[in-house]
Amino acid sequence: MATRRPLVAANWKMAGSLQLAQELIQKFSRISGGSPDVVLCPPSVYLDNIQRKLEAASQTLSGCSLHLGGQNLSHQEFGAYTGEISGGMLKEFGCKYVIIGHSERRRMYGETSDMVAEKFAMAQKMGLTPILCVGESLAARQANRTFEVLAGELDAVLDKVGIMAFDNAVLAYEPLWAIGTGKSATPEQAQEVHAYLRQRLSALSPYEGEKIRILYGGSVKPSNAADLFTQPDVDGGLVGGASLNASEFVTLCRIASQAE
Ligand SMILES: O=C[C@H](O)COP(=O)(O)O
Repeated sequence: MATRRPLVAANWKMAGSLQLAQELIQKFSRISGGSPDVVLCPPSVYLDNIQRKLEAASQTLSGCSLHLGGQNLSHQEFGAYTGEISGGMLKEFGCKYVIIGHSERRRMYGETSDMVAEKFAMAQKMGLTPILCVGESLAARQANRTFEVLAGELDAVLDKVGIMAFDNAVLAYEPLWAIGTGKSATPEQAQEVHAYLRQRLSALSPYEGEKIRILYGGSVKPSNAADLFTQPDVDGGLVGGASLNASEFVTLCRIASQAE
């Protein structure tokens, strides 16, 4: 995995609980022998409470690199946008990362690639590290359009912010057909796409291409994580369902750490 430090992000989506946060913190407190970078992305209403829990446990968590992330942010800085949450607010409540362009946002909430690019720029302006999600549908894969779709989603952001902005970003490959289906991409399929994404960035800047962490997301679980995380261009995971089980998620983090 070159010299990139693995990262495992938990996307709770509209699930999870404060009880789950407490269980996770307790389990991470017992970890010894190194951990990957871990990012918890709970629903935003939980951020304040979880930030306090993390602060209270900071001494016992000293062996872990545990961070908070948002699941989404507004492309605007502030103002009359009912229901939206700004990057500044996420930052104020302890977030270091924010997920951008998740397929559920693109598909169910009409987020276009242009809007995703604006959100990416806004996240960085607010001091957050974007975790930019890209992924193809099953129809696109079956029509041999996987790379075309991924290039379109990636280039929309590159065109707005430029390659140097990827110095402070994480990329996540999430094939839509693998999300929440229990059917993960094979390690070979994931590696093929990750290598493609890295090459596309490397063509603009070899340094940024080599440096950026590319996560795989889509039905990651303890039984398939080792095979996925040991692929040369897979630098960890963006985990949905399995992040809602504290034991499974901590196991995934341990596997990522061993894959380094
Ligand atoms: O953000 C996470 C992904 O959508 C993957 O979700 P999943 O692990 O439940 O398939």
